[in-house]
Order: sequence, then structure tokens, then C-alpha cells
Amino acid sequence: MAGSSVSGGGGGRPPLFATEKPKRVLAYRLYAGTIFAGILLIWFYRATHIPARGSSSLGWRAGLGLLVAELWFGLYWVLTLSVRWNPVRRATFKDRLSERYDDDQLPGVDIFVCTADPALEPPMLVISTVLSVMAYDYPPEKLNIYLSDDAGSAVTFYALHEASEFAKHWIPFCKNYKVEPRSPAAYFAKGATPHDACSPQEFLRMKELYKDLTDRMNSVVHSGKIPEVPECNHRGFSEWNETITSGDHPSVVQILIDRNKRKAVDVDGNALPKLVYMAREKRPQEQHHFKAGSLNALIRVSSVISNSLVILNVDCDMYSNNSESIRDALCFFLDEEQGQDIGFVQYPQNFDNVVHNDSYGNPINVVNELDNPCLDGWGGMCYYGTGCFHRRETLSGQIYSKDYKEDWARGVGIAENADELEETSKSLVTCTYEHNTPWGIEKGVRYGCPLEDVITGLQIQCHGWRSVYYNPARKGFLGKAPTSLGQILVQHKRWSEGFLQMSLSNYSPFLLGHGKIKLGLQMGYSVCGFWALNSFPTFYYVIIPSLCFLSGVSVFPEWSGGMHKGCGS
Ligand SMILES: O=c1ccn([C@@H]2O[C@H](COP(=O)(O)OP(=O)(O)O[C@H]3O[C@H](CO)[C@@H](O)[C@H](O)[C@H]3O)[C@@H](O)[C@H]2O)c(=O)[nH]1
Ligand SMILES: [Mn+2]
Repeated sequence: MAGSSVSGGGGGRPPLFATEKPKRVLAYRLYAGTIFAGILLIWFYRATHIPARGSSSLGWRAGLGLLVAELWFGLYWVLTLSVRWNPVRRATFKDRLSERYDDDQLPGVDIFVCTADPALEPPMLVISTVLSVMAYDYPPEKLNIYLSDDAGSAVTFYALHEASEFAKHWIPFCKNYKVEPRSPAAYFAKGATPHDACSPQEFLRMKELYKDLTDRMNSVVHSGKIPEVPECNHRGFSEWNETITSGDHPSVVQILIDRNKRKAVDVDGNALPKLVYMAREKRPQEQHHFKAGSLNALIRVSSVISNSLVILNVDCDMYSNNSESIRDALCFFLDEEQGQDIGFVQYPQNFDNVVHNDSYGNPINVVNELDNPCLDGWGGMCYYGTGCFHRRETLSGQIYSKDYKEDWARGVGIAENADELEETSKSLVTCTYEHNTPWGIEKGVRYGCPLEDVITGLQIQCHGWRSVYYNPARKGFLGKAPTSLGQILVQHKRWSEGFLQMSLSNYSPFLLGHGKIKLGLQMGYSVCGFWALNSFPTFYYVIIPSLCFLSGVSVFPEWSGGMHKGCGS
């Protein structure tokens, strides 16, 4: 890495991560200075060229409107610039992490995968994501995977059961042959050929197993009939009956892979990660708070089943593309000097289904490559709801204090009987459990805004925690971007509305963050926060000059070798 570097570490130990300011910042600041000079000239021109009121009513109104629009664009640009002033890049040293911590000293990690609709999010997609996170390069006895199914679908449950069987072959295959990515759907879809280290027979055997799984799942999805699986049917499906619908059912929690007992080892005899299915109770008359509600339910269920110190959450359509992401994230949390106040580590959202010049703007490259490193520079990358590692404490509403020091070796060995754990867990995810509690207000993921993730992240930062953005060369997570104009409009409307609602409410970064987070970061949030408002001046700018042109009214300077002719002249 080039550029000036600030490092973590502690007690004379080399740091586990480095922070660097890119070299080209100075050039960028000079360039920004020239743009600002241009903006000032535009403002000056407009202010001095608004036609007199009497001359032409259209010219006067248009000129005034353009002045307001240009003032807004200029101020919004200043907002953007103030954020882009200060980018940083991060690098991790996983080799040092391995030298310093044996596998049994590493903290447990709970991974939450959320799904809500088996028609929009097919079970094969969901279990490929689950398998990709089960196969992380991390001690399996420290890994606990939770699937929240907001549809309470028996087909998704069956798929997860199938995944727990397939994992016994898939995980050793990935680890023995260092396969990437570890989502079987993504791995086989990219036309994978036998890896160097893997014999063609081994590769074909795995491919055949995966095809069997896919065929089986497809026939279940099409027929809606779930085959008899003695072990699974025995208790697993006893929860489902004809009265269950996706919006009206009791809570279901089932531990599908339990290290203490059921199906605990893979074909090589190694431990498997714990695997838990959860469908929180749903009743038509009770609010369920969408994904925020399911994440809070997962936080509670996992606290009795595994209670790991680190939590990763991913959307079901966002698989792990890099088997080392957990170790990368731990380099931040476990750094003795600079890691204590890091509350969460957010990865960028990248997609594997977009082409280079995607007309819907899905790759969000400007955000990933420029804006996010800059938010990080102000100590406050946003929480974007997927691909994010949290300390459990931050989600329980804990406030950071200078004396806080995590004991990562703190054992969490919960060895209770799985049946008892399931019963306790079910009682934590009933509809009424959260009534008159701080859940969704001061604790867990916040309710009441379409951008539950962003406001949760902001509150965590206001509690004194920092956050970090990590964007490694091999992307940590790859998702599916919306593929139709309808879907993208719904998504962008939700984001822009959500950000605006947040900026105009008590969650405004300027109100909530006042005196708690840096001004640069408050402005950073506002770039997205006021993004929706850009639509008004943009719309004005697109319509009015064209109308003026048709009416023969000039609102821009005319070129005549000088700048003296202008508006209304
Ligand atoms: O009632 C619900 C609704 C959604 N989800 C899950 O939430 C995730 C995200 O929902 P999606 O409809 O795919 O929204 P996106 O617009 O793709 O989500 C992006 O934007 C959201 C709002 O910022 C974030 O929460 C997401 O993590 C981020 O990927 C998916 O896994 C869903 O299965 C639930 O679990 N329960
Ligand atoms: Mn999505």
C-alpha cells in the first residue's frame, strides 16, 4: 500500500490492520478547487443576470428558479465534497492474526441469513448462501448459522435440511481444494472446471451431488410436495399443518445441526457448523417490522443457543465470495490498540448479475470506491444491512466507554440440550415478546423507518463506537441486483424515501449526531439523506430551459467570443 499510514497494534506488537490515506488526495483537492471556482462563477453569473421583473415574466421567473436550482446543486456539491475530502483505505494482516491466536482462542461468530418469500427468493438461492457461509475458512465449532424464514415455509425448511446433508460433502470439498466462491450455485454457474488440486473424478462427483440436490429441490418447489425424510419428518415437519400461512403461524425454532448431538460431522470426520432454522411467530393483527423484526428475533435466539461475540448478517441473495472474510473482520476487532472501539465492519454491496455499463446503475461504483472510504475516513461507515460484522454488544444498545475491553477468550460454551434450547428460543420470538420492551427503540435493529439498518448504524456511532469499511480485492459478498425497471424503481424509491425520512426526523444525523459524531460524518450522512431532494431542481432544470428555448427566451450565456450576452438578452 502506498501513501501515509496509520496503524493499529499495541504493546509493541505489530498491528493487525493498517489505515492509509491515498496519495492522490492532493490532486483531487486541487481539482475540487477548480470546480468550486466554476460554481462560484455560475452563481455570480446567475445572480447578476436575472432579467428585470417587467421585461419578460417567463424570463424573470425562469431566472429566479434557475438561481435556486443552481444554489442547491452547488451546496449539495459542497456537501459531497466535504465528505470526499478525507478517504482512507484499509489493509488487514491475517497472518499476524493466525500467529497471535490459535483456533481455539478465536471468538465464536453467529451468522444470520434472512429470507422472506420462497417465490421471490427461491430455496436453492437461499441454501447456496447458507452453504457459502457454512464453508468459511474458520473453525466450524466456532461458527453458528441461523436462517430466519419470514415466510415460515415448509419448502424452505426442507431445503435447509437438504443443505445440512449436502454440507457434509461440500464443506470438506471447499476446504480440501480451496474452492472459491463457496456458494455451490455460484461456483458451478461460472463454468468451474476441476481445480488444480482436485482430481476430475472428485470434481464430477461433487457436481453430480449438486445436480441431484438441485433436481430434488426443483421437483419439490414445482409439486409443492415434500418427500418423506424419516429423520426430518419425525419432528421437523410436525410444526407445519394446513392452517399455517406465511402471515399467521406460531414460532418455529429447530436446530438442524447440533454439535452436541445431531449430524455433527462431515464425511472427513470434521465438525460441522451449527445450523438453526427460525420462523418467528406471525399474526395478522401484530406488527412484524419486516427485516428489522427478524434480525431482532435472531439476536435473541442466538443469544441462548450460541451467544457469539461477533455477528455477521447477510441477505439470502448475498453469498460469501471470499472464504477469509471472517478473519479479515477479526483483524479489526481484535487489534489490541485500535480495535476496542470498532463497533462494526461493513463490506461493500457488490453484484454478480450486472454487466459493465449497467443502465440501472447497480454496480454503485462511486459509492463503493469513493464515498464509502470517505465515510470511513470520518470514522463512521454506514451500516447497510448486509455484509456487515457487528460486535454483539453494539446491537444490545451498549454504550462504548474508555474502560471497555473485550475478553475475546470469554467462553460462551452453551451445552444445554437442543430440545430445551429450542423451547426457550421459541418463547423469545413470539409476537408479544417485544411489547413494552426497548427492542427496536434502544436495543437491536431500530423500527419505524424503511432504512432500519442505516439508523441502527448511526445510533451505534452515537453510542461512541466507530465503524470501518473494508473493501478487499476479492469481494467479500456478491448479491443479486434487481433486474427490471420496476424492481429498481421500488428499491430506489425505498432508499431515497427512507434517507429523506431519516434526515427530516429525530434520527437526523445533525440532531442525533450533534456533539457525538464528527461534523464531516454528519454531512456525509446527508449526502444520501438529501439525495431525494435533488429530483426537484433536476426536474426544473430539465423542463424550464427547454420551455424558455421554445418561447425564444434565453437563460444561458450565448457564445459570441465573450460572456456579455445572457439571460433574456
Ligand atoms: O419482512 C421481511 C422483508 C425482507 N426480509 C429480508 O431482508 C432482506 C433485504 O430485503 P430486499 O427486499 O432484498 O431489499 P433490498 O432493497 O435488496 O435490500 C437492501 O436495502 C435494505 C434497506 O436498506 C437492507 O436492509 C438490505 O440489507 C439491503 O440489501 C432479504 O434477505 C429479505 O429476505 C425479511 O427477512 N423480512
Ligand atoms: Mn435484496
